[in-house]
Amino acid sequence: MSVDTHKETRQFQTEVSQLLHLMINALYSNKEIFLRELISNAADACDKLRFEALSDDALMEGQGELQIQVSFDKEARTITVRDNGIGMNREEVIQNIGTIARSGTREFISQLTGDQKKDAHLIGQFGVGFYSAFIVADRVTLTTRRAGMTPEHGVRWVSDGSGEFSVETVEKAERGTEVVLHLKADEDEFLDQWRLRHIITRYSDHIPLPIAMPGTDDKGEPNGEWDTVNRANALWTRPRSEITDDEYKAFYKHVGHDFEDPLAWTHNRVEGRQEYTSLLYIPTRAPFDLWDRDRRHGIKLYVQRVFIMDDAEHLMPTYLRFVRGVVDSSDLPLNISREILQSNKLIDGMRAGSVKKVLGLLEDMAANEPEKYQTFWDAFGRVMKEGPGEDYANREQIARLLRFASTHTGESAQTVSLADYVARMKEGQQHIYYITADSHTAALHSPHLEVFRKRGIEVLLLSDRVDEWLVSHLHEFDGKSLKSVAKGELDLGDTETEEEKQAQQAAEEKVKDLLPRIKAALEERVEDVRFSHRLTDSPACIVLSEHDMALYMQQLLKQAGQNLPDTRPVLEVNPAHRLIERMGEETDDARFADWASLLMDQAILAEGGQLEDPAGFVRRLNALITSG
Ligand SMILES: Nc1ncnc2c1ncn2[C@@H]1O[C@H](COP(=O)(O)OP(=O)(O)OP(=O)(O)O)[C@@H](O)[C@H]1O
Repeated sequence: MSVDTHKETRQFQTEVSQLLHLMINALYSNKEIFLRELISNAADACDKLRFEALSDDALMEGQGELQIQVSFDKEARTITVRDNGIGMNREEVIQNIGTIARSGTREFISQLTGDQKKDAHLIGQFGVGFYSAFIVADRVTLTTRRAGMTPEHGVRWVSDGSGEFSVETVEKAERGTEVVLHLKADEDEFLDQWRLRHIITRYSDHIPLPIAMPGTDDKGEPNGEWDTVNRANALWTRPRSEITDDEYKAFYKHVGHDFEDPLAWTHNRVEGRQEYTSLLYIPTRAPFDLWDRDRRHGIKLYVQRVFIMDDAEHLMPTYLRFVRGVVDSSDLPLNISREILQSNKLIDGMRAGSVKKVLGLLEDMAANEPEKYQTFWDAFGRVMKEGPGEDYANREQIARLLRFASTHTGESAQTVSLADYVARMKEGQQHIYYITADSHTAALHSPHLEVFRKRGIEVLLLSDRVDEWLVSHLHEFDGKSLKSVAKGELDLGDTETEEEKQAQQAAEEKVKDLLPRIKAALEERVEDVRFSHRLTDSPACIVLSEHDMALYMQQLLKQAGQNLPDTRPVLEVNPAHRLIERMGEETDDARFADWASLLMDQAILAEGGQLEDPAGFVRRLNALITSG
């Protein structure tokens, strides 16, 4: 078979060029991480080979010992990282190195500012990977051959990182990948045995494969052998007591493709009916693509220390998709496929166990390190809110972990737990009250809260998109039902005093003829018009029935093209309000109809809804203002 050896020069995808430029700038003060990133890729490549070789032994090409080698050449001013892992063919090189396929990349780049500090954080979230080589190198040569292909199918990729790369087909005797960094003029510090060793032990000690450097004799001369520099055993197989925090953190950066330290971790060996080890991490920050449904999940599955797959989504439910780490099973067969994973009792058991561990870790953090928990909640709270809907079995435990904004603080920060709320409930109060709105301000200023303010009853302010979904699945906590203040009849339990009841009755008596008139004027726009017990300052508000979706959500779904049945709300009016009293005095039917329309429209606006006839609203408003 003839081999296409031609050399071609290609442009980097625009995003790669931009990212490279900004990354080199942002990470300059932390440049030694390039080695960690290249070793991390080499280790992944070896893992993949070991897995593929399970079903095709020939891929090992008779050379089974997987190893990563790091060497340098003072004269040529190069550093070389070599692995005998899976390697890449020509197409894969072009696909993987030179393009960034992850969706959301463009948006991500637009957030980068050019400010070193800020960008370093952001780029950390993105995962710097192979391109970090260009922090210290002005030319990178990658030569690779995919396991199982013949030597003439090697590929060489060369780039100076400025916008172009070349690819050609070359001869490569050994399978795997060799990356040669031609160092920039002022990076000679890395051409040093001890410096490189130090970086490897600092960042890559936990890599479960040997990372070797050329050995030296007593005089420091090369002795032709390779010395293993790292511990080279899988971190998660070691007893907890023997692992330092720094080791845990370093390992996280490898499995989590993250740049920052994790927030917390839990490491467990499970024995008994099922045997497995899990090491699970909570990141400190949300990755840039947390909301991308197709994004990679973070759990790597191993079977008896052999890597089986990345992105084992069956091991973690979607609402915990931010968790990173490894699960290593002793019971699963090595030849497990994705299909088997989908309906496997062992997998289900490991998943249930891992979820418990993560929830337990979060519960401990919430109890003992509330500030840290707040950091977690601010990053991942909105994802956790998917929990009660997705994970019925654990919904009570998840409910304890939820945090909300509330009228107790009035702030938008979500700091109030349901337990805090229950502890502050008024005497006679039977429900946990909440309001949903499309922004915190809209929730905080909703007319529905007026009576609650007056009575000093706390209301949870829910303004995340996911909140409507959350409350449709979470109906109670600690024996108290959750109740929207904007839906259904108002039930304030026994918190209304006799005096208040009498005052309300008196006000209603004064304008009692008004209800049928307003209802007639609004015709089919309303289900009913009734007097309100909720309002003190506003003249009217919209009340939906228990099962209706909030107006702003209805709007959102309609905009997204969904066909929703028209719901007719109830209009509640405040009998004690001056505007209502004035309406009672209005004798002109046309003007009364305008008043009624205005009342309805402003109630819809206050609810975050949109008017069907905004111009009509403005016209009527102006007419009434100018009529004195
Ligand atoms: N030594 C290697 N052997 C085989 N394939 C490699 C090697 N290095 C990189 N690759 C391929 O190139 C891809 C891109 O690598 P890169 O380091 O940029 O990103 P990544 O490892 O996928 O993720 P991250 O950016 O989070 O590190 C890898 O996913 C892998 O497919």
